[in-house]
Amino acid sequence: MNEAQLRQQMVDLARSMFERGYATGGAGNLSVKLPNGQFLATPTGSSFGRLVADELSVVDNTGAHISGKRPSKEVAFHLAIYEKDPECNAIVHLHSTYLTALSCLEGLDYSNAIKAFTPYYVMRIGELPVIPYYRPGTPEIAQELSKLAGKYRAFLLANHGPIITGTDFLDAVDNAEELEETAKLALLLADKPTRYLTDVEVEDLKGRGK
Ligand SMILES: O=C(O)[C@@H](O)C(=O)COP(=O)(O)O
Ligand SMILES: [Zn+2]
Repeated sequence: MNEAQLRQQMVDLARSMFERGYATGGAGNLSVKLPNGQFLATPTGSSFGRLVADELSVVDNTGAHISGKRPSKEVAFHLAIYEKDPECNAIVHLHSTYLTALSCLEGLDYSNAIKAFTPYYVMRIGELPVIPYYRPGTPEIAQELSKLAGKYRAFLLANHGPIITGTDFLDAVDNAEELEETAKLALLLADKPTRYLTDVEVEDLKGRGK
């Protein structure tokens, strides 16, 4: 896709997520890698429901603001992921209800917040590491992500929300929707006896695509 098509895709998919309740107010941010190696991102404070293609922010790999409105205050963590994960070409950050609720629980397993109980979670996401709470926009978030990027497809910011990657923007959005649904199921199952997938079943699913 060329830049104009990526701009329109970001506007269209952001609006779709907003209208279906994955994003509210000015929460969340998106980015996608452009053909010229720069990055398209949502402007800081922007609503997913009201993005304007020509106003989207462009930054280079150092975070320098190239064009458009001032970029998300968290563009640094997007760039930290792109730097370490060559397969990542798009990133979705949300404050979606169930993943944000999960991020606020005491006693989370920070190595993996959701133990696999459905095949699609394994095929699309695999594991969900948790990053300790830091104030949104602080450099520590990017520093922590830099250690994990390339090894995981998604991350959970404690008391904040998820960050989901994709090989393209459609993949990142599909992964985000699958992960939010998995978090909803995990919370529904929280106090019930649950049959988790065995290690053998999980290994059998890995590398089989979606
Ligand atoms: O929680 C926050 O404020 C940020 O993590 C966020 O989601 C929105 O920040 P901007 O992208 O700068 O609007
Ligand atoms: Zn946020």
